[in-house]
Amino acid sequence: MDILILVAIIAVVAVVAISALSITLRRREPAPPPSRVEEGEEKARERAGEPGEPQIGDDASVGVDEERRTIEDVALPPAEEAEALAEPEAPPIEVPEPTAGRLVRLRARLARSQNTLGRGLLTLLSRERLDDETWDEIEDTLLTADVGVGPTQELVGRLRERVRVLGTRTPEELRALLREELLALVGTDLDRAVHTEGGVSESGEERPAVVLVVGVNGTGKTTTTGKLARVLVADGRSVVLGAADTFRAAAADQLQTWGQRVGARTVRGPEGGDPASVAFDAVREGIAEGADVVLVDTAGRLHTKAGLMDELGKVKRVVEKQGPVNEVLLVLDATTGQNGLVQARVFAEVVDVTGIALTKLDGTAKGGIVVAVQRELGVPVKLVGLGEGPDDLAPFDPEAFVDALIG
Ligand SMILES: Nc1nc2c(ncn2[C@@H]2O[C@H](COP(=O)(O)OP(=O)(O)OP(=O)(O)O)[C@@H](O)[C@H]2O)c(=O)[nH]1
Repeated sequence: MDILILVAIIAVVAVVAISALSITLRRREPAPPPSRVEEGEEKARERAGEPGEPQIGDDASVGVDEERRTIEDVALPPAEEAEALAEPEAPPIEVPEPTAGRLVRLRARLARSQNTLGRGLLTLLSRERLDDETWDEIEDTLLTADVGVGPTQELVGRLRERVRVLGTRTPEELRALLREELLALVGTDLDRAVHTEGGVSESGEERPAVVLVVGVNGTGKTTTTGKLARVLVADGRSVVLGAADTFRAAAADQLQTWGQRVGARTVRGPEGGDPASVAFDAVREGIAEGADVVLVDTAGRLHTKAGLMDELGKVKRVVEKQGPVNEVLLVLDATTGQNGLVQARVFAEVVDVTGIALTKLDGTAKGGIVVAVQRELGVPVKLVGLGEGPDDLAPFDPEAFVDALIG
């Protein structure tokens, strides 16, 4: 019996010891991760405003017991304001280079491409004996540079005569002689100003000057219109551009980009639309804005002369309903040589060309085209393009041009 009581006591003590040990061990074990349900309960408590652990994205400046705003509570800006905010920033307006002395600045570029003409002539003239063969070579050099047959014969005739009369001929004398004769051929007394002075209408309203830019596509017409806008803006004039070349949508985009760069508005119409109506709208816009000059870029498809005549004639007539056209600038590509002269003739028959813008003179040794085209049309070269840069358009200056020719 005593033994039984002893065994029972030992058993009770063992049970108590084991359960005490297991409680101690359980206390040391880490707490199991909360179940999804428990997590949800925690967030619900937070949303209900109960204090909890700080969360990512919480605003430290907002007290935990302050009322939280939901997306519905946040007032959105009005639609126009939101649109304005979303609009990309307008590109900064550029300040074009001043036009004064541009041809002098670009002289090196012109001289580089015209070397063959000037150097060739001077080398030939400096020969020991100026015989018929040498004079023929001088003639060939001038013809190769696109001076044209008539002006070449004139120049050679005069040079021959003066060299004969002069007798002695030092390199300086020959250079001066050639310069004088080339200058006479290019012409120093022609009106080379691009007419951009507006006027006053019969009703006493100020009206802008209107310049039509015409020429075959690819000659640099749009580029020249854009560059001319920069020249005018550089001189403190306000400009409206008319993208009447509706034949090619990219031409209007191109013109608009030129305009945006100097803060000039571009009036454009639908692709394939009526060029005359765009030109009319551009002039109307120019009058309304009180602009100084409206430059109208036209299309120059040469499918048929009659078609071109219809289109350009209509553009001019329609524009003239609001006032005179002050200048019709024909853009010619100097690198196309005689082909350019044929184009020039066609355009001159269609509209009264009043000035020529000769482009790409930087890329050709055929500067003689200046002489040929003036002779052909009886119209002065007023502007020359000397590169693809935005300010590579210069007012034509005969002296700087001839100096560049003979180096
Ligand atoms: N090197 C050089 N390139 C020029 C000059 N003028 C224009 N160009 C380039 O000639 C190309 C044709 O110019 P555009 O102005 O597009 O010719 P476009 O006559 O208006 O032709 P469309 O837009 O098709 O009507 C462009 O790559 C111009 O950068 C210049 O004086 N020198």
